[in-house]
Amino acid sequence: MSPTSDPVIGVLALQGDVEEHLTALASLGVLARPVRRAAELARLDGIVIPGGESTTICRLLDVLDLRTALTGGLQAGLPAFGSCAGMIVLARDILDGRPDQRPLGAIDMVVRRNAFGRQVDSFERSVAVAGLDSPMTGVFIRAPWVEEAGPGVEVLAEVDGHPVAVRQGSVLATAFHPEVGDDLRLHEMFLAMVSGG
Ligand SMILES: NC(=O)CC[C@H](N)C(=O)O
Repeated sequence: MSPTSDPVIGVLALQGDVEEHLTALASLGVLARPVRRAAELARLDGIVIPGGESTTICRLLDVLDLRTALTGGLQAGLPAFGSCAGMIVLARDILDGRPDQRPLGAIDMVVRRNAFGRQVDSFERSVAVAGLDSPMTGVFIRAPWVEEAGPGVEVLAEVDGHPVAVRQGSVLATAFHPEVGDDLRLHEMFLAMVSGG
């Protein structure tokens, strides 16, 4: 992205919280568009992988022939932001995933699906995120946590001792859903990363 051009952010639109991310980005004045085909990955400055169902998203990456182009983009340094299922899709490995579920390996981490347990399927928690000047409310819905993070992974937030927000280079992931509600500071953090921050 040249410093003078406005960033264009794609939202992977296979399943899940696509509209919420498009709305969040639009309300920050960013050009955001849904991505359903490999050709739509071209000329993006960043990609968001929404919350939803990671088994479905992983499967559709193959069905719709998006995996190669997306992996290539990520390896070439395309900034990415995954929330909840998106965090799982960005991981190197998945615990409690479907046996055939293949993530993208954009962050050197192992995530555990549905890690907080069935009794607490959904909850909200005040989360202190490194880089934000005050805690934000994290909405957790059948959320994963990071079970293992490699040396290059920066843990930005934890809940009950488990990492729930991480960054590796220009890839950001949260176990909760910053696209729900009107606190868009993590989207702003991602946009700063897209601009080279
Ligand atoms: N809210 C979510 O994105 C839930 C994630 C879901 N449990 C999965 O495994 O993909």
